[in-house]
This record gives sequence, structure tokens and C-alpha cells, in this order.
Amino acid sequence: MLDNLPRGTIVIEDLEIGMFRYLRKQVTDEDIEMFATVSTDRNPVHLDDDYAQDTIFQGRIAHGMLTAGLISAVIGEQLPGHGTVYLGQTMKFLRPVRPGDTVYAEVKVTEIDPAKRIVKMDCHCSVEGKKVLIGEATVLAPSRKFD
Ligand SMILES: C[C@@H](O)CC(=O)SCCNC(=O)CCNC(=O)[C@H](O)C(C)(C)COP(=O)(O)OP(=O)(O)OC[C@H]1O[C@@H](n2cnc3c(N)ncnc32)[C@H](O)[C@@H]1OP(=O)(O)O
Repeated sequence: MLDNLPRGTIVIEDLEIGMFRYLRKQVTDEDIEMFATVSTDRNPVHLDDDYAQDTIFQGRIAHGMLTAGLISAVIGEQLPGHGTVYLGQTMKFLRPVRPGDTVYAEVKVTEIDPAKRIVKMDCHCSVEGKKVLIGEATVLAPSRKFD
């Protein structure tokens, strides 16, 4: 029995189709530098102004997986929240995220398999109302009846 659930966690028994949660976060130069360090992805399109100026983006952009990390944060902190296990994630990067952009990341429940505790969720991130990332997450949700 999991009776000490952190606030914000929504167990499988309480999840409903259509539930959604979101966060907003500004992506800073420091975030991009830290992500490059942690991931070891030092692609100059993220880090080098001169290099990035000569690309299709005409300036530095954030790592796609940094933006995707905001989806993970919504899932791990809010929906379903603490105790969730990621099983899969599809994603398409539609537009670049630039340093200083504020990203809105949202996940919405689309399918629930209570027997398997598997939940599917549509995910997207947007900047100034324009989608920069779309995808689908598959997760194992926490339960009141912990086995
Ligand atoms: C590895 C890391 O270090 C690098 C990174 O993390 S880079 C950061 C993450 N990626 C991005 O930020 C890229 C965001 N996407 C874009 O900016 C644009 O999609 C684009 C510039 C890459 C392309 O845009 P555009 O020139 O406008 O192209 P179209 O929309 O006209 O599409 C042309 C064809 O490509 C297909 N396509 C476009 N985007 C995607 C996608 N995300 N996934 C799959 N396919 C894509 C599109 O369908 C078109 O195909 P068609 O057969 O011609 O219809």
C-alpha cells in the first residue's frame, strides 16, 4: 500500500481521459550550457554563435532533448507525478527553441489501461503559441495498491 503519496501525484485509480497538466519555463543560455555538460552533446549549433549564425537557424538553438525534458518534468512531477515510470516517448521537433524563449509544456491523458497501469498521453511544447514539439508518452502510473 502506497499511502504516503507526494502532493501532486495522481494514481492510476484517479486518472481520467482528458486530464492535463503543464509548466512554463524560460530556456536560458545557462540551461543550454548545463545540458551540454550533462549530456556531453556539445553540438556547436547550441553553443557557438558564429557557427550557429551560418546554419538554417541563423543563431543558437536549444537542444531538442532539453525541450523534451520539460515534458518529462510535467510527467514526473504532476501527471501522473512522483513514482511514474517512463516506458516510451515519440516526438517531432517542429520549430527551434532559442535562448530566452519561454516554453509551455503540456501533457494530456488519452488512454488508460488500468489492469496494466499503462497510460498514454499526448504531449506538446509551444513558444508564443506556436508548437515546437509534439509527441506521445507511454508511462507506468503509480497506484494506491503498490505490488
Ligand atoms: C542532436 C542535437 O545536438 C541537435 C538538436 O537538438 S537540434 C534542436 C532540435 N530540433 C529543432 O529545433 C528543429 C525544429 N524544426 C524545425 O526548425 C523545422 O522543422 C525545420 C527547419 C527542420 C524544417 O522546417 P521547414 O524547412 O519549414 O520544412 P517543412 O516544414 O517544409 O518540411 C519539409 C519536409 O521535412 C519534413 N519535416 C519537417 N520537420 C519534420 C520533423 N520534425 N519530423 C519529421 N519530418 C519533418 C516535412 O514533413 C516535409 O516533408 P515532405 O515530405 O516534403 O512533406
